[in-house]
Amino acid sequence: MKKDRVVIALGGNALQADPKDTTAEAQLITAKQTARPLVDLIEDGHELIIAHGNGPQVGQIIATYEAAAGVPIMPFPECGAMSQGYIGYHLQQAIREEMVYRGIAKSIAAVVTQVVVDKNDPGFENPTKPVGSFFSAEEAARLEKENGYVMKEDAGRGWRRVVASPEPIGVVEAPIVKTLVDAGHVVITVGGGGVPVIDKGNGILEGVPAVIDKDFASEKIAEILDADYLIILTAVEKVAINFNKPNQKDLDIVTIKEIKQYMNEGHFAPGSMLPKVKAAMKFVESKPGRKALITSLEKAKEGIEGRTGTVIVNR
Ligand SMILES: Nc1ncnc2c1ncn2[C@@H]1O[C@H](COP(=O)(O)OP(=O)(O)O)[C@@H](O)[C@H]1O
Ligand SMILES: NC(=O)OP(=O)(O)O
Repeated sequence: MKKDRVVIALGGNALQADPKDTTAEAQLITAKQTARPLVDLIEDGHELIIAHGNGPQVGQIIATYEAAAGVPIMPFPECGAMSQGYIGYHLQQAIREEMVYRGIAKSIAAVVTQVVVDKNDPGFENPTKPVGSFFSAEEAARLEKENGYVMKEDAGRGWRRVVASPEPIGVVEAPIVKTLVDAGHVVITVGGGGVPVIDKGNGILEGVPAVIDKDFASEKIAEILDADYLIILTAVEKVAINFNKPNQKDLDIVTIKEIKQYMNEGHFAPGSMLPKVKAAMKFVESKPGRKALITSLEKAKEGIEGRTGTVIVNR
């Protein structure tokens, strides 16, 4: 069996399986369940690079600082770095534990990763990335008025704060990640899409207030590392057209041409499914032979075995 280099992107919402239970304990349980299909891949000899989202978590960190009296506000990039540490720690612990159970002698580490963005990216002018909890329309209106937030409805699940989400251009720590992967270690990187930084022109980096989409950052690191397979794990088993409507149709295997048409018809919600579809398409189109799969955390094993999920093929 061919041993693939696989980049797995875990959804920030999917890691908080129950939106009403945003505790660390609940997330660690989900991380431990998620670890099993990931370690199956490691056991089968594949090289694994794990990326993850941070939408709910970074929103939670920011909200905590905003609510705390007498504590200075923590800037956005620092909150992003905190979310990388928090989620990376859970994944390190969960995956290591599963490897210990199975007698796999591999090391795993989360690399605090900075991702370069363009300071003139139009994303800074038009916030699209949902972060934090879900609110009712009335609560959203109050938060817009009192906190100056921009709030948007998120894929039929409620209202969320949205922030700037520029496109990733480069991954600063990519050479270190490559060295670790080449040496046989399991690496967690571009957490929360990476901490967004701009290059001030002389190689000096500066954090900027934004949240990069982890699907785009995962695609970027997958290309840099010359991965074979991009797997995006989220809360739904399959990508659908007419999502949440009586005529919803789940997609199994779709060609680039078909999915482009569905995308142009507006079937994929911006800020949720659209970036996943775009990232999968970009990766598959970037080099012949590359594969992409979108499925749920729970169905990861079946999806990887080709028994479920939405597979995007370059035909
Ligand atoms: N066309 C679609 N097909 C399937 N799910 C969709 C579609 N459009 C929007 N969604 C929503 O997108 C969600 C995944 O996006 P999101 O929650 O942002 O992902 P993540 O798990 O990366 O945090 C799904 O759980 C679903 O509610
Ligand atoms: N940063 C990011 O894309 O997070 P989610 O996966 O939570 O949307």
